[in-house]
Amino acid sequence: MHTALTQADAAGLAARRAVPVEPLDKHTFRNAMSCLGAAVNIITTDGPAGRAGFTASAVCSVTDTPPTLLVCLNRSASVHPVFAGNQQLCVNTLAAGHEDLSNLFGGKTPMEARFAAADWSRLETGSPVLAGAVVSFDCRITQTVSVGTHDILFCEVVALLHNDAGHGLVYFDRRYHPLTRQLS
Ligand SMILES: NC(=O)c1ccc[n+]([C@@H]2O[C@H](COP(=O)([O-])OP(=O)(O)OC[C@H]3O[C@@H](n4cnc5c(N)ncnc54)[C@H](O)[C@@H]3O)[C@@H](O)[C@H]2O)c1
Ligand SMILES: Cc1cc2c(cc1C)N(C[C@H](O)[C@H](O)[C@H](O)COP(=O)(O)O)c1[nH]c(=O)[nH]c(=O)c1N2
Repeated sequence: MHTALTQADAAGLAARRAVPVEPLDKHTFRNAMSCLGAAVNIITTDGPAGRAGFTASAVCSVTDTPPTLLVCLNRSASVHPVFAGNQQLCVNTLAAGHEDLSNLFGGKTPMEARFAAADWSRLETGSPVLAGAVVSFDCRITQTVSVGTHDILFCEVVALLHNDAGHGLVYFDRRYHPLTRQLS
């Protein structure tokens, strides 16, 4: 049912919109962002610039034509020059049970130790594909846009690997939460 706004309601809304919004400090922003549950992914690359991987929750679908997703990567991360050099990557969406691996790729651990903790294969680009990931998107980076501290990597998907058996994993309220898949 639609309710018509009275003139007084409309005036009240306009008045509320007119209240100036204080600039948010990053602590307040991060606290608010901690309420947005998100899938956790290990983003990997391999190529002329070397092999690297990091944990990312800032990943989302952009368009299905051409199939494109985006990944936000902090330019101050040690892995940044490797991704910029290779221009290809694999988004490995983590399953329940991958919590320790996520922390390993999200910390200051040397790259060899990160990759030694799991099994990997390859698809088209040669970027490492994580065994047991819920899904892996093998991609070429088609565009990079810098916003603030991060680069937004637009990635066109060239190959996929599904794992229909794995349960999911989300990061919410600064903790990992398993997601149960209904298995038939
Ligand atoms: N987008 C990101 O770069 C991002 C996302 C999640 C976590 N992290 C990093 O992981 C560590 C632990 O994070 P946490 O979630 O436990 O606590 P936190 O308080 O650092 O972050 C809370 C939320 O804020 C957002 N966020 C954090 N750092 C950000 C950044 N530099 N730029 C944009 N958004 C950011 C994310 O959504 C995160 O879940 C921190 O070092 C954090 O910087 C980075
Ligand atoms: C759950 C979770 C989620 C994210 C991260 C961490 C964790 C634990 N990190 C941080 C990122 O993984 C970390 O900075 C990298 O490992 C790079 O670190 P090095 O500079 O290589 O040690 C991260 N960084 C980033 O640039 N974009 C992102 O979306 C995320 N998301």
